[in-house]
Formats: sequence, structure tokens, C-alpha cells
Amino acid sequence: MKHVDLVFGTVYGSAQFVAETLADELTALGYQPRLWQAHELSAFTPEAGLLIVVSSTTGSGDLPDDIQPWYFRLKSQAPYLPSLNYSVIGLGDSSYTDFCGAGEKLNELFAELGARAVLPLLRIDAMETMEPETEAKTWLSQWHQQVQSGQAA
Ligand SMILES: Cc1cc2nc3c(=O)[nH]c(=O)nc-3n(C[C@H](O)[C@H](O)[C@H](O)COP(=O)(O)O)c2cc1C
Repeated sequence: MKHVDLVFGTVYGSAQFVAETLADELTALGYQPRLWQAHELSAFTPEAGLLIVVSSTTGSGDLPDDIQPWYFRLKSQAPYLPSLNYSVIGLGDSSYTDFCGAGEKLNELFAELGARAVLPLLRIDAMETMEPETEAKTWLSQWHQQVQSGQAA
């Protein structure tokens, strides 16, 4: 049974709900998800295996307060993570100039740390859908196929 770490960054709760939905779906698919709460992130450095990060964007392309310390710690410690298979889902709103800026920052960070992207960044637009979890579930079936095909650990 494959373990999957799930991390979210949220202001109003949508990204958390998406992450919780993915945790349920992952369990149904036979994975063992671990959903990290914001207050637990100081103890978590992803090293290997599967990581999914779901984050909304706030301010002007900024990371939500709950995920910022984790992001900046990883950025300053810069661990080399070649055995990590990561994926990022960004929630945003295309009426803002920096659409899904936080998702982009997270996606770039893991690439810089030498981790491998299972899939490209998924951007979910609040202008297009009121149900980001539905897009995330469709995305998860692609993710599952990639993992099953052995293209991710
Ligand atoms: C004050 C504020 C600033 C925002 N800034 C951005 C932004 O810069 N880029 C973007 O793509 N979306 C932006 N958004 C849209 C949110 O990211 C989007 O509504 C998201 O679905 C919220 O998810 P959450 O409930 O997990 O926080 C902003 C929303 C608010 C209320």
C-alpha cells in the first residue's frame, strides 16, 4: 500500500476541502494518505515517495499564512529531494493578475529541490467552477495512472 503525504494551504477552506476529498479518494484507490494539518508542518520535511500539495493564492500571488512557514523553511534549508514525486494543485481566480501564483511558487520550489513532478501544475479557476474538488478528482485519476504505470515511485 503506497503512502501519500497531503499538504494544503488555505484562507477560506476550499483548498483544505479539496485535500480532504483527495484523501478519501486515495483511500478508496488503495493508497495510505496522510493529511498534514498546518500546525504539524513544522515537523514535516518530505524526503521520498508521493507528495500532493493543494494551495490557494491570496494577496497578490501570495501563499496563505498556514503554508508560508513550511514553504520558506524548505526554501531556506533547500534539502535535495531526488526521491520525492510531487504534484501541486493551485486554486486561484483568473480575474487576479497573478493567477495561481502560490501554486506556481510551490511547484517551482519542488523542481528546484530536485524532486520529480508526477504531473504538471493543475490550476483550478474559481471563475470557472464552484466545485474545485470535482476537477481535483478527475485530475487524481490521471495521477493514479501515472503512479500505477511506474512513472512515479
Ligand atoms: C483577498 C484575496 C486575494 C486573492 N488573490 C489571488 C491571487 O493573487 N491570485 C489568484 O489566482 N487568486 C487569488 N484569490 C482567489 C483565491 O485563491 C480563490 O478564491 C481560492 O479558491 C480560495 O481558496 P481557499 O478557500 O482555499 O482560500 C484571492 C482571493 C482573495 C479573497
